[in-house]
Amino acid sequence: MTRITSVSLRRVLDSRGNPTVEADVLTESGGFGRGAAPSGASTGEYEAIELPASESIAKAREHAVPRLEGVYAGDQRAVDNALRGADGTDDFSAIGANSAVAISMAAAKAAADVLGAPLYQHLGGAFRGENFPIPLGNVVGGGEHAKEATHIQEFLAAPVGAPSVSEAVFANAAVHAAVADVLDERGVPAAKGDEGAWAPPISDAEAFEVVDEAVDRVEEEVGFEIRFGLDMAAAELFDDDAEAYVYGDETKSADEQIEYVAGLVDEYDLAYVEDPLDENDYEAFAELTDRVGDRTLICGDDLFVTNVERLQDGIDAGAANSILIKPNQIGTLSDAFDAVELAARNGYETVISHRSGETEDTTIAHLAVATDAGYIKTGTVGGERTAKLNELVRIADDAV
Ligand SMILES: C=C(OP(=O)(O)O)C(=O)O
Ligand SMILES: [Mg+2]
Repeated sequence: MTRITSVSLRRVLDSRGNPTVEADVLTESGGFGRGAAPSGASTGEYEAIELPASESIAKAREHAVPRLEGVYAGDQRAVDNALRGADGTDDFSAIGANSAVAISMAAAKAAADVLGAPLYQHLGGAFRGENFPIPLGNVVGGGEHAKEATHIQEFLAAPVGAPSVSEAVFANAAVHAAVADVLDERGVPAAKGDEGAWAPPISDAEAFEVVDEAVDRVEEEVGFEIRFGLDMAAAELFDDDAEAYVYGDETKSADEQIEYVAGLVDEYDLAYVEDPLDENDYEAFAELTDRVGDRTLICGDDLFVTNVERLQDGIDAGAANSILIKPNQIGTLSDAFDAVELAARNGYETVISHRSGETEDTTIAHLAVATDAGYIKTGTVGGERTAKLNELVRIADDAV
């Protein structure tokens, strides 16, 4: 029933206005699925390779599509093995991880369509759909997502005490609005960055004050605990030649960076710190995790790139206590699932994530529910971000 009869690929716009790959998968009984690849800006050195959309589409049409016809969409591993076989490299550099992930997600949706089940249930089983991830909402940002703003890439609201996913989603939107008020009161103008977060021209120190104040105001209003966290995207701050983290005119050694982050965790009671250190420094990650991992999540994004081998190295070293899962970093849903399972077996929390360049695709909302992830990072406002947040609200309302 779920045998694939056709795979079509096209170029569509992503949220930055760049071309990305969209895939449609059809099955012999009329099942239909559509998936679109997101795209990063602060990409990790060890991510699977994204090719220019046109090139990726041409290569996938030539090498992958013929292999996929006849494969059962309901057998996700068979689909993803066919993609790996068609590519023949470790990093999808032959057909592009963008076509691979778009097809992998489209096939899953086509299978769910045939089965008449929501995607999260097809991927996660009959008992999923009761637990929901806490959404991490980007409210202030800079780094590679907005020039002339903060050095730290993302300040993330974390509504850890929300009684429901819907209340959590609305709390993050309220923090985003409260940040605008606080900035306005301080006379700071702010545009938005790639993910819809405010991108004010202020120091990191002032951004901490602004977010702290905005979170306090909303916490008082909603009556449940809201904390906040960071994506420091420190690999982007790290200068290999200087062997130091560069914050404008200031630099910090690895030891100073560890000290700085540990201090921030305590001062602001941070719930979450992603990529606080360079992607090649497992040792420093381990040291920081040892110091503050009992009271906050230290998450590896560029460090692990959703890759089981890199995650295993991290587990062996005691580096981080959580992993960011971005399916396009590794190329297929099966690979992303493997990373989630390895993390879960070793007590690492999982955080399913969007990219800074996104589309209306909602797969990651389903993936988070299907894998029982503790957190999802998918922005706060903006259509490509609310697409995922609203899908979570619909899943909770049994309306998908
Ligand atoms: C979402 C992120 O940004 P990008 O997609 O640019 O890697 C991130 O670094 O976590
Ligand atoms: Mg990151």
